[in-house]
Amino acid sequence: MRVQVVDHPLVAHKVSVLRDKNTPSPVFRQLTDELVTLLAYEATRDVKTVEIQVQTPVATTKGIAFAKPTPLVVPILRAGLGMLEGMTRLVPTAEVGFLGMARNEETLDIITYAERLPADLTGRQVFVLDPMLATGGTLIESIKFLFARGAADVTCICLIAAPEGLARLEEAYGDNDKVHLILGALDEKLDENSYIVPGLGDAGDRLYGVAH
Ligand SMILES: O=P(O)(O)OC[C@H]1O[C@H](OP(=O)(O)OP(=O)(O)O)[C@H](O)[C@@H]1O
Ligand SMILES: O=c1cc[nH]c(=O)[nH]1
Ligand SMILES: [Mg+2]
Repeated sequence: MRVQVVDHPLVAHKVSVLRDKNTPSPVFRQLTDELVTLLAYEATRDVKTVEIQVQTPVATTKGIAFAKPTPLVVPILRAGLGMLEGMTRLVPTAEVGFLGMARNEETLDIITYAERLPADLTGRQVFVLDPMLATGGTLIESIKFLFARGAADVTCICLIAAPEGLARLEEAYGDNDKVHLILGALDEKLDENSYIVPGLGDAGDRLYGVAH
């Protein structure tokens, strides 16, 4: 498993503003969108491409296009939805599948309440979007799901991760070179409610308000 914490002042600045409890939802959504585009730059470094010929007004030259089958982007509902547009803006030919997962805040069990994905993901590069990697339960469940459908590789983009969740992913996928994690920040720890410290609170609530 390849893990990259993107070390860049533009990322660190946007994460700082997201963390601020006084940042209102509209600004939070805007910053989430901007952050994804910065992290996607690293996440798509190994996206499969093919060489094409491009006719400029002056000459013919070599260019690239995304290879087929086209990448699949999978936001994990609800909070991952806030990252979708930023990602598809950069990879406009990507297809989008959806996984709805929620953490039971008492047991920390993961409930998969929605799934809308192609039945066969053989050979597909998949990009999973979820702002928070806390205990790692949600991400492990998603990756398992995608490999069971035949995904070629899975790259997860998260804004903030906890060391405890990262350790669980290392345990599950440390030897797997088809799993990549791109993180905006690696925080200190989880608190007694398995929230990331210092974190930013509940990403879904901050994006969309309390709806459950
Ligand atoms: O690493 P874990 O311990 O599994 O926690 C992380 C998950 O928790 C949050 O979702 P949540 O369950 O709050 O659902 P929501 O997006 O609907 O708010 C977050 O967006 C992740 O999906
Ligand atoms: O800190 C956390 C942990 C889980 N889910 C969140 O949205 N935030
Ligand atoms: Mg939530």
